[in-house]
Amino acid sequence: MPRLAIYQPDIPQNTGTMLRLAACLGVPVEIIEPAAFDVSDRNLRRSGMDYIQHVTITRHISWRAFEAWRQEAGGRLVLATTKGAIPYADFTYRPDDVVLVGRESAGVPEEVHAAADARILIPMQPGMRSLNVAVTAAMILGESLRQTRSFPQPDTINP
Ligand SMILES: C[S@@+](CC[C@H](N)C(=O)[O-])C[C@H]1O[C@@H](n2cnc3c(N)ncnc32)[C@H](O)[C@@H]1O
Repeated sequence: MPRLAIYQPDIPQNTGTMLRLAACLGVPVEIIEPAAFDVSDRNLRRSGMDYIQHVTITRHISWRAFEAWRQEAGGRLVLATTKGAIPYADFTYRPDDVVLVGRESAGVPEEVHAAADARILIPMQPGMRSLNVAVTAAMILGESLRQTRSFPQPDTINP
């Protein structure tokens, strides 16, 4: 099952949308801190994110801590970036990939860009800056789950 990693999130509503997406699809989430708001389980619950009890969230206190975890866990780091070279639907996903999305305000720094095993792009019309980060996550997770046949099974949901 591919994972979603969120780099230093700025906007609680976007994180909430991505956590709900992950809960519905059964995708584990890695949150790379610092975030611009309190990403503790308690605070997310208090802000009405009742879906979070259905998603496995791991918080990493820094980029370095996340990278240490990834060395242990394995899996490629697949960065979603407007500076990507590979259109996301042309990329071949693996079940243990970690799909990383950047900050709403500034994407990711060069160090993170350089650490990625692949940099993928959702092609846009000329002159368009970027998509919303939660929309990006939805499109890429959709394609990666489709390719790896990791969507929840309809037979199990509606037997
Ligand atoms: C609002 S964008 C960040 C914009 C930021 N000013 C920048 O220059 O990167 C937030 C995140 O959404 C993802 N994203 C947005 N549009 C994308 C696209 N067309 N292709 C791939 N990723 C995209 C990237 O992960 C990006 O870091």
